Order: sequence, then structure tokens, then C-alpha cells
Amino acid sequence: MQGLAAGYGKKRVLHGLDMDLNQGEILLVLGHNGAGKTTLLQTMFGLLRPMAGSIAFEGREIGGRTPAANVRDGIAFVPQGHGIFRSLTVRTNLELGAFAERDAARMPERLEAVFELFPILKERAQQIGGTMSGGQQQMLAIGMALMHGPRVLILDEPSIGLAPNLVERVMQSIRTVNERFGTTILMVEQNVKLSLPIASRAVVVKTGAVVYEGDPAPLTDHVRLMQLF
Ligand SMILES: Nc1ncnc2c1ncn2[C@@H]1O[C@H](COP(=O)(O)OP(=O)(O)OP(=O)(O)O)[C@@H](O)[C@H]1O
Repeated sequence: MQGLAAGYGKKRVLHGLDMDLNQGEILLVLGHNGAGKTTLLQTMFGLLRPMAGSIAFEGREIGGRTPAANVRDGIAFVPQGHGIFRSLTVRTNLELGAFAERDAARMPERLEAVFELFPILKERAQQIGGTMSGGQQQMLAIGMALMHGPRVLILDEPSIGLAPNLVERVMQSIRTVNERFGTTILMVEQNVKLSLPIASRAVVVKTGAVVYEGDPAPLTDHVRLMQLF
């Protein structure tokens, strides 16, 4: 992303933001409430149109492209608050996650890979999604996104509303997705303590611009992090 500006109506939230996402990494995006993190993810995924600047993916400009085109090109987005179909079964949710996969023959292997990663989803395949616990719904949301074999997975606060032990479990799953499938991950997260250990790099966003980009290790120093917030 280069010089990215975005917002709502006349209100600008991102002010010329520059940021790289490298193949194979887990990039953690931190920042205060209202800094523009969700706006950034939504603009990347095509839910918001950039007002200025560029978003390039594998050398091609994708700014302003539709979410459907992004999904077909291997970019998946798990929105804040799970984003599952609450009244449908776990299995149907996963099958719908593969809507962009043109090759139906790949469905069984993808389903098996997701079940191996999250065995609870296999055990509960016939359960109605909305009756699963918060953590299980988050795993289902990630599982849905994996059903079309994305190369890039964008996650908006996957820990929200989860008890600390579940946050740890979800973070480990995200690391496993990255290691096992080689998926590049861009994650916004408020839980700094549990997300920093899995990050390859970190970015701190302040009022719509990047104020830190690099090694996550210095950010484990609470004082240093607070200076950036
Ligand atoms: N649909 C909208 N219409 C108008 N303003 C919005 C809309 N969504 C977000 N905003 C504003 O844009 C700014 C950035 O919001 P955004 O959700 O991107 O922040 P964030 O960094 O993700 O915050 P948080 O950590 O609290 O989720 C805020 O001032 C917010 O009020």
C-alpha cells in the first residue's frame, strides 16, 4: 500500500498510509481505538474504495476491486465478530466458504484440512453455527476463509470476546495456518501480549498513518508501545 487514503463520505480516516505485506509472513497491525485499522483492512479487501493511493498485489493494482474479485484471486477476509451464518450448520458454513472455488473436486480435501486443523468443527459438523461458543465460532470463521485455499488471510481482531486460554488457542491456530499452508497473514489485534509472539513483523497505526513498522520484539516493552499509541 502506498499513499493510501480512505474514509467515509468527506471524513478521511487513512492519511497517505504506506505499508508492505511480505509473502509468507504474519504481519500484526496494532493501534489505538479509532486509529483506522478496520478501515485499512476493509479498504484492502475492497469493502471501501480508496480515496487516493495504491494497493498492489503481486505487482498488479487492486485498489477499488470488488471483494469477490479479491477472493477469487486468493485474498480472504475474516471480519470482526466472526462473520458466520448463524442459522446454518457448521458444515454448510464451511461449504459456503468455498463459494469462490471453481473446482468442486477440491472441496473434500479442503474440508479435511480444516477438520484436521480444528477437530472441534468435525465433531460439531451438524451443529447450528450460532449455537457454538465464541471461540468455536471464531475457528469456524477462519475455517470458512480457508475453504478456498487463500494465499493471503486478513483477520480483524480474531481474539475479540474470547477468554485468554481461547485467545492463545486461536493464535496457535493462526500460526499453524501460516506454517502448514504457507498462507500470508495480516492481522489486526488488540491483545498485544498474545499476538506479538506469533508475529513476524508489526506495524503500529496512529491516526491513519504508520508510525512503526518492523521487528515485533521492541513492542513487548509496554512503555515503548505506549509511546507509539
Ligand atoms: N461506517 C462509518 N462511517 C463513518 N465513520 C466511521 C465508520 N466506520 C468507522 N468510522 C470512523 O473511522 C475512524 C476509524 O475507525 P476504525 O474502525 O477503522 O478504527 P480501528 O482502529 O479499527 O478502531 P478499533 O480498534 O476501536 O476497532 C473512527 O473515528 C470511526 O468512528
